[in-house]
Amino acid sequence: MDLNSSLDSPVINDPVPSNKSRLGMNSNLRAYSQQDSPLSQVKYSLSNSRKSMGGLDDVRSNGWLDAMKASSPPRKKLPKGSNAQVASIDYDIEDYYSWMLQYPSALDSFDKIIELAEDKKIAIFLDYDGTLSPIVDDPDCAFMSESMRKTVRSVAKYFPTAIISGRNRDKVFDLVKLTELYYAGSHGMDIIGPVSENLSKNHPNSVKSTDEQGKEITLFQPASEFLPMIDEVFRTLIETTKDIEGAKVENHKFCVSVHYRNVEESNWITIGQLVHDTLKNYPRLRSTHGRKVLEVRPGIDWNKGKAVEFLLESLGLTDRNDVLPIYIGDDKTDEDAFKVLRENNRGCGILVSSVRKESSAFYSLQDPNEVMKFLQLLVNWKRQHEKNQGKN
Ligand SMILES: O=P(O)(O)OC[C@H]1O[C@H](O[C@H]2O[C@H](CO)[C@@H](O)[C@H](O)[C@H]2O)[C@H](O)[C@@H](O)[C@@H]1O
Repeated sequence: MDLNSSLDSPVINDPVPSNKSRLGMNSNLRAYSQQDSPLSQVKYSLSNSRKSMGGLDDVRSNGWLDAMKASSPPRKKLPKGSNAQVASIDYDIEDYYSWMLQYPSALDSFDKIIELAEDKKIAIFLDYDGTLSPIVDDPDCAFMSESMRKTVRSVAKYFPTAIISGRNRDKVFDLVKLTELYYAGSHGMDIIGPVSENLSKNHPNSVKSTDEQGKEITLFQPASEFLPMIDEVFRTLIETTKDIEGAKVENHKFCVSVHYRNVEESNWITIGQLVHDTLKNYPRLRSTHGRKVLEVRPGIDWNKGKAVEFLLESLGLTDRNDVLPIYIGDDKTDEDAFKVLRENNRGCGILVSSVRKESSAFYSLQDPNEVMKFLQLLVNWKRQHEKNQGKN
């Protein structure tokens, strides 16, 4: 959700005229220079930020605070035997089931999904946090289980598979540890995908390279010129939030995450205001909401939906009606990918949620456990399908 503009539109158009980036690539982004650096002007501290806020009214009146409160339901363990790992404290089962009429379970609807996939090539796109790993208090401890890893490995054996995460690409690779996948970090602003000749025509900033295994890959970083700016914002926010107990700032290379999951609720408004005030000095950046996290990112027209399109193109799977892309994600930022797949019924979006949420996805799954079950069904179906084809 874009906090600076419409709540539903996370994309803002960069008002800055066209230019060439530092890498000599075409870009709609003005090259960032240290002269632009507002760091010297940003001398925040918790106390002067409070003073300058005129009573923290910005964040309250522009809807940030409400959005921060709504960004992730409180968690509690469900009784033993329940399928869901986490749920809202106000878990209203009736309300949840009525919501599921609109977003049916992808497990219950598996046969329907497979019908759609008949004679089509499936491509799988997976978010990481809250989809492959459960949401936990410490982002450094968001590990995926061995059984999930094994499942994702089998998925990648049968279908082209990519992880698209808000995290830094290297961090998400360290957590997933599977070389058979493609990875997009920083909400799709840092992609490693397959090599494709057509890509360089449509995306001049894609670069051919080799990975650590010596495999040829395409590297695409549409916001590379923002690196110094993002690093500066990271350092600023580390400094300004240092006195807020529980606040955590992560550098995800092309974006910065400011976590408030472990911060007293009375201090959320201060966190929101500090991010808001920092952004005032960086008009070319924007912010989005995740689950108890505020994210600062380049204000370019690029998101997880565009990353899906880019990867489909690099896989040679674009503009074809014999392809079924499936995207599974739990967060607001995954909505961009759901929207892309919903357009002209191009594919199938599956929202991971155990509470009512408005979404552009078609189906739902409650939690990472159900995600794993769904992926296993898909693998088993494919194995069986191949066996049957071998017999004929
Ligand atoms: O796109 P994703 O892969 O879903 O990444 C989105 C954010 O995920 C992480 O934060 C979230 O998960 C944490 C661990 O469970 C949790 O503590 C936090 O409250 C969640 O917001 C990651 O740390 C963020 O930087 C990502 O942007």
